[in-house]
Amino acid sequence: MTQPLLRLTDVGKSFVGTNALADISLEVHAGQVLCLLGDNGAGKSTLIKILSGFHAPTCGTIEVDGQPVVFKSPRDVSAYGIATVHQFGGTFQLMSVGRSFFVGVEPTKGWGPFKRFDKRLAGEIAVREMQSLGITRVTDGKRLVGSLSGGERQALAIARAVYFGANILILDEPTAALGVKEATHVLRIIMQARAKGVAVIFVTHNVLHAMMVGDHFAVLIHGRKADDFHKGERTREQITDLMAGGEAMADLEAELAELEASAGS
Ligand SMILES: Nc1ncnc2c1ncn2[C@@H]1O[C@H](COP(=O)(O)OP(=O)(O)OP(=O)(O)O)[C@@H](O)[C@H]1O
Repeated sequence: MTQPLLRLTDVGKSFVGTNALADISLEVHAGQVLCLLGDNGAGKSTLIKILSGFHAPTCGTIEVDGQPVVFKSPRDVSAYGIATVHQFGGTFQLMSVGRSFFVGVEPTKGWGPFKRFDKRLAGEIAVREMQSLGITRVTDGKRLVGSLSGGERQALAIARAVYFGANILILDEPTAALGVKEATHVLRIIMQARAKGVAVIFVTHNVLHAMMVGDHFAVLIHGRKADDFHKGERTREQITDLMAGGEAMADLEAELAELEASAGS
């Protein structure tokens, strides 16, 4: 097997009074999707914050491309080719697609005092990059971001991250707020990013979405890795049961069956 782009070894994070994460070891390879599954409070956000440079881990090591790294800030993280896209895409509703794509790194034309933002070029690049991820309905870079669908907004944010050099892409619940069609769109984009050789960490609590695109899966429970497996090694029911705490689901099913029986009698 090739060297992973990102490797975590025994990473942990404690806050005063809480052990948010403990003993997390994970590997993410180029051109693969690692799904990080977990229920509320499992530690997903804490792990994302560590990988985005917002939190320093309390223990453990992180390696990028085989080299141990210590992230000092979110800017530091992007220098290592890691980008995080949050649920609502981190885009700006009132900006055009082109402007939003290049915010902070605008392409300019002219020279010296005559230098100005090249709107046309920005729009063209943004549209082209979104199209390369399969978003063909956005053809005008002047369109306002606020007029895009949720899935298209995610596509814009993902296209932007990949264009600016991310080869490790962390997607924080990208399908959570979307309808079925939009979520399918985003899942397709994840596959496109994967095909471009990007290592994707897909953070979700949606088992079905994870199973549709994942190569490798890790389930977090109470800050620990409860299971770690490859595509095809678990059924959807097994994963859902694990995430919910198997016994709790069995108890609930028995309770519902009892309720149904008493309602019928
Ligand atoms: N800054 C903090 N200070 C203290 N405790 C924290 C802090 N951040 C997170 N925690 C605790 O760490 C645990 C894991 O939280 P985290 O937000 O990482 O979970 P999560 O899996 O992202 O949940 P959700 O899906 O609900 O966002 C929780 O018990 C939470 O209360």
